[in-house]
Amino acid sequence: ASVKDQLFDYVHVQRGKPPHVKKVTVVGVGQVGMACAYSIMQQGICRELALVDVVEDKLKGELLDLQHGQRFVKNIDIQASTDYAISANSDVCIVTAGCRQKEGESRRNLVQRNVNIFKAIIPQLVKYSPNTVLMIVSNPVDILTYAAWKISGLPHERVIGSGTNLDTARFHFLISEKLNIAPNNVHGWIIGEHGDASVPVWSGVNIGGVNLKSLNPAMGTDEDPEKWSGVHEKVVNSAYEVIKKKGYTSWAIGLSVANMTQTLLRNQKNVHAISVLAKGFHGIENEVFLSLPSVLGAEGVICVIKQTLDENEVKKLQNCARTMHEIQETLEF
Ligand SMILES: NC(=O)c1ccc[n+]([C@@H]2O[C@H](COP(=O)([O-])OP(=O)(O)OC[C@H]3O[C@@H](n4cnc5c(N)ncnc54)[C@H](O)[C@@H]3O)[C@@H](O)[C@H]2O)c1
Ligand SMILES: O=C1N[C@](c2ccsc2)(c2cccc(Nc3ccc(F)cc3)n2)CC(O)=C1Sc1ccccc1Cl
Repeated sequence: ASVKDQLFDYVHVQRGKPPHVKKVTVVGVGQVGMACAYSIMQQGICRELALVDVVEDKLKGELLDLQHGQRFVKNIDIQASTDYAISANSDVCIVTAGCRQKEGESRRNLVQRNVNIFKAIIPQLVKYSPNTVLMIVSNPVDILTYAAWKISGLPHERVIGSGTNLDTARFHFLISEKLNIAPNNVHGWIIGEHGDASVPVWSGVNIGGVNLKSLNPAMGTDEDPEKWSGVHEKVVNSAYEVIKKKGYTSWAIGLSVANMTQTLLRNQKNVHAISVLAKGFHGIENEVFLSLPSVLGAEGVICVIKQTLDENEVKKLQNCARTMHEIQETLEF
């Protein structure tokens, strides 16, 4: 079989190229939503930007503050409303709305509260933009991406979650610091569940095509004298460190969402670590969303990269799938 056939599992073959004005909607103008909006505006990624939230004053304030900066960026038309009509004909709808975990609240309870919020948001987005790609950022992102897929009725290739895109970006940054090279020259993927239970694929980490595990076969194991597994531990710990020091995270997730949005709007076919329907990959049998390296285009997921994982990585990934399924089984949609 050709390299192309060995490399890709096609999810959806694109037909033609969608030509029209590029429009993005951001739902939730909190710390994350506004970091996404600002990054998208700064990078001239779309011609129209719509903001939606339930808190009118915040929405109006953020709109004015962005509009006042318009003369410094590429031409963009920004609108905001609590009425979803403002989001009509969006190519991408980014959902950062949600409620934060209350003191002592169980993750399951938080999930159900956010699923209830999604029951109000998702149908409105699809009503006004039936051809949109939904990008879910709200946490727990993998479960809420599944919820968005179920509630929206959209084909699964058009419902993605930011997944381990931020985890992978932090992973690249930390390795780049260790090796004193620029982060975008570090290649390697964190897959599976976003957050504490993510799965670093050490066998794939390479710089300039040199596979680091071939230089240090113990990499990622407890026997590794250089303790490379500490890099993944730091990916998780740095999230808690940021929260402890500033109370929320915004800039990195905003930049990572803008980067994915650009790939979608420009049909760039870049590979991103995003939360996709993982059923059928690596022995996963349930309908769960987990992050796998995926090729993105204007109509969502084009294909998933068929990584070769070692048995430990497959076991961790299947554990993520089991956790997702167990939580999903308890939810009311
Ligand atoms: N996936 C990731 O890597 C990642 C990283 C950081 C944060 N997050 C998640 O992003 C989410 C947002 O984080 P934040 O710090 O911006 O929170 P935030 O509380 O600052 O903002 C949430 C916003 O959602 C709005 N909202 C609530 N209910 C709504 C509804 N029904 N319709 C529309 N808007 C509604 C609120 O008014 C608020 O403006 C959280 O779930 C957080 O865990 C995910
Ligand atoms: O950088 C973050 N900040 C958050 C955050 C932002 C505002 S309040 C908390 C964070 C930080 C630390 C833990 C944590 N856990 C969590 C788990 C399930 C949820 F539904 C919500 C939050 N979330 C949200 C989040 O997903 C991230 S990335 C992240 C988190 C944990 C481990 C590794 C990574 Cl790469």
